[in-house]
Amino acid sequence: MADLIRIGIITSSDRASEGVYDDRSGPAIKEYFSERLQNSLEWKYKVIPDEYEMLTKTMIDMCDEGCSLICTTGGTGPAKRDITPEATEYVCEKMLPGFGEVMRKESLQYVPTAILSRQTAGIRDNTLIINLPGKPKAIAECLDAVIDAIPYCIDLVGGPQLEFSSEFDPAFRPKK
Ligand SMILES: Nc1ncnc2c1ncn2[C@@H]1O[C@H](COP(=O)(O)OP(=O)(O)OP(=O)(O)O)[C@@H](O)[C@H]1O
Ligand SMILES: Nc1nc2c(c(=O)[nH]1)N[C@H]1C(S)=C(S)[C@@H](COP(=O)(O)O)O[C@H]1N2
Repeated sequence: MADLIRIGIITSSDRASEGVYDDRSGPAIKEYFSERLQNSLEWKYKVIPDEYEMLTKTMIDMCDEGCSLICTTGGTGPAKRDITPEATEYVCEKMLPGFGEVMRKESLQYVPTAILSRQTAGIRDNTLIINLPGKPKAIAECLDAVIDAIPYCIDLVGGPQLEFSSEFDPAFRPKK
């Protein structure tokens, strides 16, 4: 039977957290993985303002609660309050800069402003943390660029096996 996977979603947005607009990016992350994974999924979801302490605490709590993957959305740009990459670097023991590089490169197909995102990824204990930009449409654009590396990365840090439905099975795992 497929492993249970816990996935954390953190929306970092002053306006979404104040209710100025509804968060559509967090639900887009949930939809993306729900469509593709056959595992039973358990979700942790928080919408918080762009506050460094809240971000680091929320990431650490979700790791401690057993999330194998945490996706953040928002706060990756150059604006004064954008601090998600810094918070990610603070909580991670190892950074995986290739995730940000590839997501930015692929995102240039969609928007000429892709390089404004400082999005990155890293590992804390056996959790993979990935930053995504704030715009709802950026979620699938960015995840499509790195999805093939996610299951093997989680394997390598001792996490559970992600099982993809046959429709979406390009997810790469080297032969043992
Ligand atoms: N989580 C979200 N849900 C829905 N729409 C969003 C979200 N994040 C961003 N957007 C949309 O994208 C636009 C540009 O995003 P921007 O990066 O400026 O927002 P943000 O940094 O999340 O917001 P804030 O400045 O309040 O923290 C927003 O004005 C909004 O229309
Ligand atoms: N795939 C994708 N990447 C994207 C975008 C997008 O619409 N699609 N928006 C860009 C823009 S306009 C900005 S300012 C940065 C940072 O966004 P954030 O601060 O909301 O994280 O992400 C960039 N990366």
